[in-house]
Amino acid sequence: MTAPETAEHNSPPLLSLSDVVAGYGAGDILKGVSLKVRQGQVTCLIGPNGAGKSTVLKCVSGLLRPRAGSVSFGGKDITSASPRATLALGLVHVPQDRSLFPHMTVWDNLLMGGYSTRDHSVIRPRIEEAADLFPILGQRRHAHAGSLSGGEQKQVEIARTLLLNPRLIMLDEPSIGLDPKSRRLVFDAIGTLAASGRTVLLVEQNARSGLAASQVGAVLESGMVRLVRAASALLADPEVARLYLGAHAQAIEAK
Ligand SMILES: Nc1ncnc2c1ncn2[C@@H]1O[C@H](COP(=O)(O)OP(=O)(O)OP(=O)(O)O)[C@@H](O)[C@H]1O
Repeated sequence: MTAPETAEHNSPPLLSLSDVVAGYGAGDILKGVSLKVRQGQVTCLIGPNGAGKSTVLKCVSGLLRPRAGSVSFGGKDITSASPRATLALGLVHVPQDRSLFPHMTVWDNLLMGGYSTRDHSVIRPRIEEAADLFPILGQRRHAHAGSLSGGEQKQVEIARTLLLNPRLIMLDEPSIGLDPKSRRLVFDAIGTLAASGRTVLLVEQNARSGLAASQVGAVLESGMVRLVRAASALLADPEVARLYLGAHAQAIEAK
């Protein structure tokens, strides 16, 4: 497993990182990350704690500027683009921390998702699409977001991205800190996005569940993407299981 292996796909990548180097202080966290995310697929980035998975997402959304290398999205160079510019291109980043307004209702939180959209005529069909795909929006419409379980809140956060009609949804560890029931809600929501043809870049510590919800898996280690393969192939690979999906991880996920 020394050289990166590449999953074979015909479609051109929607997102492409080439030799991205990035960090926060003196040292580099990403030491030449290359990764392609294809249209209509869920790609899951796994790797040990502190490998830099969240840092990859920050480099894509413009929260952190790469020191070297390039990022392109839909054929456009976004290496130095601001978060506002990447958002305008349809790139939505759902951070690890909860981002709903807890004292607002679920429905008002949903509407906030369309706040930056200038053309108001497109909002209604997007609300209808989100409510069709995520029944929780209707069922808990009047509830304060803060009264929902962690998994339900993540579902609303994920559903809310649809108000921006995103071309790429990046989810940073959406299942972190959640109980098994809530985790299932989160992976159901990712399944819903996948079934509706959305393109997702998912970062997950629950590697088995993340890969099971994805078509493509990528392993980030020591600042580089070491392996890219069909997610099912990664799940079936005994060496990958030993290194990245070990008994410890399995025990945590089974809880
Ligand atoms: N804002 C920051 N300032 C300084 N160092 C940071 C900052 N954010 C992250 N780091 C460091 O960069 C490294 C990579 O962090 P990152 O969050 O990208 O890893 P990760 O693979 O997502 O880890 P985890 O799975 O634990 O969330 C870590 O050592 C972390 O402490």
